[in-house]
Amino acid sequence: MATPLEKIRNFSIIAHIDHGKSTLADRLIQRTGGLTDREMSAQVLDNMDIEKERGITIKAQTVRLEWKGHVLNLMDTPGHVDFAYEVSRSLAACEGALLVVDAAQGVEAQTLANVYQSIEHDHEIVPVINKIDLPAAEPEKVRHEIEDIIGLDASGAVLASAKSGIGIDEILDAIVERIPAPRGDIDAPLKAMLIDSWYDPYLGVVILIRVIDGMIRKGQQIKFMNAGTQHLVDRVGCFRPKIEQLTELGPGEVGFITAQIKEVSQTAVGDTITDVKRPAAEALPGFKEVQPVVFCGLFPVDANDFDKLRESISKLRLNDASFSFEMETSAALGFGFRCGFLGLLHLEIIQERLTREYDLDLITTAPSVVYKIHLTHGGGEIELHNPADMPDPNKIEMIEEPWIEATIYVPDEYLGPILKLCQDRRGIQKNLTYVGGRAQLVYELPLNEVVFDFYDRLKSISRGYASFDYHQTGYREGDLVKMSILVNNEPVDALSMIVHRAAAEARGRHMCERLKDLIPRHLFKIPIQAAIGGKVIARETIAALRKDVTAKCYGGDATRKRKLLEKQKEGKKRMREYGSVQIPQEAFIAALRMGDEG
Ligand SMILES: Nc1nc2c(ncn2[C@@H]2O[C@H](COP(=O)(O)OP(=O)(O)OP(=O)(O)O)[C@@H](O)[C@H]2O)c(=O)[nH]1
Repeated sequence: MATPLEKIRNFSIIAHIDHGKSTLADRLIQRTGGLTDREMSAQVLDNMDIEKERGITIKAQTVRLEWKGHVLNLMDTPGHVDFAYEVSRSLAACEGALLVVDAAQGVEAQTLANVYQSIEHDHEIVPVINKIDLPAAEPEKVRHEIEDIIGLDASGAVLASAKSGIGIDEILDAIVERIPAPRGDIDAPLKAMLIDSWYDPYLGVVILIRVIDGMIRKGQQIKFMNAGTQHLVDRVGCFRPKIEQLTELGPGEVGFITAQIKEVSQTAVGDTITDVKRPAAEALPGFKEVQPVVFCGLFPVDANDFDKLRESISKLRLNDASFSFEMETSAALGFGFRCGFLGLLHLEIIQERLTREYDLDLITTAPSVVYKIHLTHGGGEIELHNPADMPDPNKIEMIEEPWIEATIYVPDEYLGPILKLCQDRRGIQKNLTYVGGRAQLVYELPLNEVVFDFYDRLKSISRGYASFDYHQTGYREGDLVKMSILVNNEPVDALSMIVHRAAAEARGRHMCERLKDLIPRHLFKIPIQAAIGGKVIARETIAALRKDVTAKCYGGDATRKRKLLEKQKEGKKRMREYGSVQIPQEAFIAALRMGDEG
């Protein structure tokens, strides 16, 4: 039996990272009887190891709670800018949201971005001021911040401590009383939104849906309107958070289906599911295909691990359709894969999972964004994902690069260095406003200046206080060049990168200096150069290790000494000719990290 509309409440929790979203979610589950104390001991919603360790939520999950005769569907949303589209779909499946703000930290940029999204979805927002147990908590100040900065009435904000269990019943009551019931037509053709999907080894691909109109049942023939594919529903159910099978889901309900689907790539978030025999007239609005924005090469340190890497990447991809990969070969690194990610955090997560879960030693090449290259003589436009594939400069008419609009939120005292950072990264200031001792900065920045280490720099400059959120705004022409790094006169393609001409020299110098420290001395002299085309823009030399062969000659026989030295010189020459430089693996990663620049 489907739940009557007026008994359903669908809500999400919006919060800045670390403000307590997962803790609160667990507490709500515990209070409504979903789990025993023992089961509670592990945080339930963040179910991947890495999520737990980093304390961030990656995949959206949903839990059905029962409270005073109502069914409350809690949608957990990812907490990082890289996963903004998933957040937007989860929000589209709700009528309201809990806005969790840390009573000691106050409102942060991420909170703002998500709140505005939530407001755009016409959500009823219930502010929750969390962590009131902390000695540094200032609930009244935070209440004013919510009103001043976000413009929400916070007089009814619930004061809570997810950790100590304060305010939990009030939050549940507020959800029932203040968040509206969903609307929908049970007699209309089926229309359901695909919110999320993941691969389960026993069930196959599990699809999380929100039914808008009509009913979905086991045995029903369904169609994905954007993908154009058809499937047979073989299970319908919900999570409490343990899996529970149901016979059907009706309008306003949130739950899962399985339909013997093998790969998540067939189930795009935001797609509309309808009935094959009686289809809906049109798909739901807002569907967007997510595209990777950051690319890099992943190579096994040990060439024998290539097959293992291929297998592991394929397995990860089963569960994450937003990441892409194709084979790549590099003169320096051998066989590997060119991979695409939603952002740097996404890249780090995949890299870490490969290292940890699959026990692989990897080399990551310089992350790159996607450039649009316009070729001369009507050669058309190509998309460049890999600096190694850059066409000859005289075949290039112009290059366009992606730009973003970033919102940075920072306490006053760190504003100066942050303005400088943005300026150094070719940023264009759009807005600067002050609210209660904090600055809200809006900057336009080229994405390629952000992907390296912008976020890390921002955090270190502001001692962790700055927060950052961005979205892509489009492509603009840029004076960009490919900078190659030559070690012992051989280009190391894994280290080549596309940079703005004005920044090339500084970056090249920095890279050479770093490599000089990172590459151990050899028996011969090693030049390290940064070059644009044939022009060297920076150079360092690693001095040769001089094995003192004459030390063995005790006597003062000068001729013998000279002979030996000459022999040694010859040996060196041969080495320079045949031998190649051993670059330690750490050097690749360390050289790419621009961290302690400037
Ligand atoms: N003192 C105190 N600490 C809390 C409270 N709620 C959460 N915390 C702690 O704050 C930290 C972050 O909490 P999480 O629930 O993981 O934060 P989150 O918002 O889910 O973080 P993301 O998953 O990254 O979005 C954890 O160390 C929690 O134990 C609270 O009410 N009081």
